[in-house]
Amino acid sequence: MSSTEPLYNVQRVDQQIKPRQPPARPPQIFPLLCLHCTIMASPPRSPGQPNRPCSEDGIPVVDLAVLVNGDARERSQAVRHLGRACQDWGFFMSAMMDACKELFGLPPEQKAEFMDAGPMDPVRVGTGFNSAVDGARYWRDYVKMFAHPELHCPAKPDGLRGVAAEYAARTRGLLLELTAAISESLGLPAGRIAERLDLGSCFQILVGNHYPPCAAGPDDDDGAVGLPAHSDHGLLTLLFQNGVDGLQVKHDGRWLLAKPIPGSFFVIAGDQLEIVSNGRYKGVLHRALVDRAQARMSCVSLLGPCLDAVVKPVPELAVPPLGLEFRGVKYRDYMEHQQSNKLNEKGALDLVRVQRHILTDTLCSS
Ligand SMILES: O=C(O)CCC(=O)C(=O)O
Ligand SMILES: [Fe+2]
Repeated sequence: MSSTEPLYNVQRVDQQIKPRQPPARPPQIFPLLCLHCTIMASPPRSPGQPNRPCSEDGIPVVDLAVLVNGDARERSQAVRHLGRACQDWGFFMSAMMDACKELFGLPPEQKAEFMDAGPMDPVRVGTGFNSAVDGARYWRDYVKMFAHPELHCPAKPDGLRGVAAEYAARTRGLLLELTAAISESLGLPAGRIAERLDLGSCFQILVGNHYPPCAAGPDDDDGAVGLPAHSDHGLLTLLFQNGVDGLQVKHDGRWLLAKPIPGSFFVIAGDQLEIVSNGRYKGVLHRALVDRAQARMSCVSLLGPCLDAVVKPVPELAVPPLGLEFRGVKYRDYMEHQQSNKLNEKGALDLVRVQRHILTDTLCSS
């Protein structure tokens, strides 16, 4: 199979369905928290103290609180700092995407050992979401690599391991900084979420996604979808795209386009953030559409709790009359459940919601 003919199990969808019609209205740009790469949460500052653009070691610092709550002048200053901060990340982002692209173009025999892997195997190459349960329904090739505590990676292409190691380390640092900032934004000490989820032994996974062009898309009846609506199983996800539209986010009941911005990451809140924040922050429902003419690619770096951590809401956030919104669940069990079943929006999270009382012995431990 050549690089222009990647492996995917839905090749025939475009021959079965009508050509795609132009969308009825122009897509909306979704103002999701979109962070240029080297965003760092600054240490807490006292009122009146100016926003500091650099930490002592020279790493550019952007105060999330200013981005979210600052006045127009403060926000535009923070955005300028973000722009400066992102410069050398661009290199690692495109190197990561290029390495994934090369992997998708390898002959099947060089990927065969990873193609029968199960959801909890450390390296997995496949099509759709989980072709064992979803059939040939989704127009997507993917590679998933467990990246922390240990990096697992196919031996080919040659450069992949080095790029993935660097990329994983950098994005992990950023994700941990974001977690500290989010903890503070909840009124908690910066380290509270990390402590609760044992992030000293955090889990991290890298995913490369490739969506070949498809003649018929979601605007058609039965059109192809890259990845259906879901929230991510982890705590936080960083995602960047190759410039082809396709990522959509559900907001106020409507699907909004998360327009790719060169050199930028989208930050997507995952299910474990919803649990640990006791529902204050919601796991974001998102999906990937395909393009009729161009191949779309995305690279994902997902941070999760320690696999053996039992994730429960931080008690300080479970105040009456609300109380606890979620039962405790071991992250490993949650992830395995979500990855082994058909993607069903936020169905996995619903299983651990206290109100629903749909609890399984295997999934929940209080
Ligand atoms: O390709 C995209 O934009 C979305 C990918 C995604 O949601 C995922 O890998 O979990
Ligand atoms: Fe996702």
